[in-house]
Amino acid sequence: MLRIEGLRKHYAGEAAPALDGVNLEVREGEFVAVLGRSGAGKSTLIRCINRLVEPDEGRISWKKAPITGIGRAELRRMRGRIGMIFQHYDLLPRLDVMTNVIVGRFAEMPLWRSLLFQFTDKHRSDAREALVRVGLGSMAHKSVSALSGGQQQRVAIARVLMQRPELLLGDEPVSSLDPVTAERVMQLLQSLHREEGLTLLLNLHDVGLAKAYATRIVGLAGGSVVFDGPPEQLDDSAMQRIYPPDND
Ligand SMILES: Nc1ncnc2c1ncn2[C@@H]1O[C@H](COP(=O)(O)OP(=O)(O)OP(=O)(O)O)[C@@H](O)[C@H]1O
Repeated sequence: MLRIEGLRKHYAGEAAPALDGVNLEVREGEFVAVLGRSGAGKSTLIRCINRLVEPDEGRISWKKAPITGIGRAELRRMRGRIGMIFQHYDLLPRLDVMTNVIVGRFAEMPLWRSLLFQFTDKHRSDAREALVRVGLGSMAHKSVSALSGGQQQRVAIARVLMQRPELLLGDEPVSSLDPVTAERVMQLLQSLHREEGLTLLLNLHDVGLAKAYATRIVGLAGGSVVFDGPPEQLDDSAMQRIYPPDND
């Protein structure tokens, strides 16, 4: 279980807090979509979970192991268990697909191996398996810069699979993709959820995708949870709370 208690984040110089006391529990095997208007706090929430953003207050734990209040070495170990995918893939464009995927294992490798790109046969065979899993088995030796956006996001997913994460966080993972490609990537994430029991927490802009793929929707507005339930309960009144109109 991912447990978030009393999470607060107030960026310096901002009038209002980005997160204003968020409490959330995500059970293993759930597929949660986080919805909300721009500025609602979705990215801040996702990024606090692996402490890419440092919360001001509150506690976060995964499977009872604390994520907040731990030192660097322990945080590094926790980050190994929690994968993350981003809107802009965050790949190394001048390197080939295979190398980009093996990078997902860097946290477990001795530093000299990663610095020299000295990979073992096991790294290569695991990377090939991850590429087959995401439907890019024939692309291992292509340069990443020669791939489409959807293919690049699938490379990023193969890279995170190399990490063998227990929990996968996504910060708008399909926002840069056209609707058809976005569906394909969501289908891939759904198959990882269904077939491999991966727990997913993604922030999404597209309500249709969230309803079609997630098993649970969390709505944020003004840094607070204003909806939490299955997609079927996302009715007009819930939508109004998640997407309040501008006051001006
Ligand atoms: N690094 C930062 N420094 C200062 N303020 C920030 C920073 N990051 C986010 N904020 C502010 O915190 C609030 C929440 O931002 P956040 O990015 O978490 O929202 P979001 O729901 O993910 O928005 P979007 O959908 O536009 O990405 C916003 O008011 C934003 O301006």
